[in-house]
Amino acid sequence: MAVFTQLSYDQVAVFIKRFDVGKLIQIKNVQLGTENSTFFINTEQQQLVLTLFEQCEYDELPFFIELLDFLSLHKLPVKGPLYDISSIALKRLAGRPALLFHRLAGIHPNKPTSGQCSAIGETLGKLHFISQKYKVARPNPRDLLWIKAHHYKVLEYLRPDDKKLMINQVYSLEKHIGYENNLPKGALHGDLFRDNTLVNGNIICGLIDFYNGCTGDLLFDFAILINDWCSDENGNIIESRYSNVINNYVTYRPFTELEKIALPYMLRLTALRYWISRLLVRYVSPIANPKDPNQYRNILHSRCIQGCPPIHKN
Ligand SMILES: Nc1ncnc2c1ncn2[C@@H]1O[C@H](COP(=O)(O)OP(=O)(O)OP(=O)(O)O)[C@@H](O)[C@H]1O
Ligand SMILES: N[C@@H](CCO)C(=O)O
Repeated sequence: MAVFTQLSYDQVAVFIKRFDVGKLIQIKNVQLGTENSTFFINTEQQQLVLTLFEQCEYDELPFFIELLDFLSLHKLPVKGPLYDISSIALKRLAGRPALLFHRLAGIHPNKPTSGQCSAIGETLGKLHFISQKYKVARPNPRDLLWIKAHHYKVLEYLRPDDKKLMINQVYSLEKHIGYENNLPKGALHGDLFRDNTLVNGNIICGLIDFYNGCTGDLLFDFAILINDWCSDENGNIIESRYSNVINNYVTYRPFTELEKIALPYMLRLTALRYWISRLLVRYVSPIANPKDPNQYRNILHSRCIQGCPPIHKN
């Protein structure tokens, strides 16, 4: 379920009147997603997606809209929202901030093929090459500072061995990544999971859901992608997927020497970030649909035991 706020036909019909999209035909609640309310909207002329923001406040959204428009302008597979007849994109509907998008083609690559791994590596490499020029800043809201501040809230829900793993990793990451570093920076997607990607064969049709977007370490974004796209059911890295992603990524944005050293730690940091955020949703503030926290506990455990495979290209 990913509709937290229900909408009537009339509410949507009035809302889209200010957009040049034709008359409303049908509204369908979207089941996927965990944080926002999403609707597929068909009009006489177009297939659209309406997003009501359940967790972001109105003032936070201009950063995401500008980032989407910037990436779209630079020919990344990203589409900004529709603007109404007064050139306004960001609206309110049912008391929530709301945006309207074109519905993109494609499906989520649940079991990505080698071609799809190559394509997403290439796409993120290009995105990070461009995003280093992005001027507006939004500090990463889920960085090591956030981890340090929030891990205390979930420790009581963990088994003793998991508690030890979490505490040890926070200390280790403070030592190896730290709160300030010289890793390359730019704008990030911040949540580039397979379910935020639409593909058609080996073509990336769209990257969606930029609402964790921010500026910070590019390697943070890369590590999120590797952990989601390239892990098996036990959390271990699937080496063929990993090498396809990385080889194509570094073609467009080669790693610095510091990034090569930091990658195994960044894989742990981002695994810890999702372990904690999922535990918070499950036990502390259930404001979204929970996903399995243990999936990220397993990924973290595996990265601690196995590290990550070497980088052959660059
Ligand atoms: N522009 C789009 N074109 C096609 N499908 C879309 C589009 N935007 C959203 N969707 C579909 O709606 C689903 C939910 O959207 P979205 O990812 O924005 O929700 P969310 O609640 O923010 O998700 P998450 O759990 O990743 O935070 C997506 O997984 C996708 O299937
Ligand atoms: N991608 C997140 C949910 C949305 O932030 C997760 O898998 O926990």
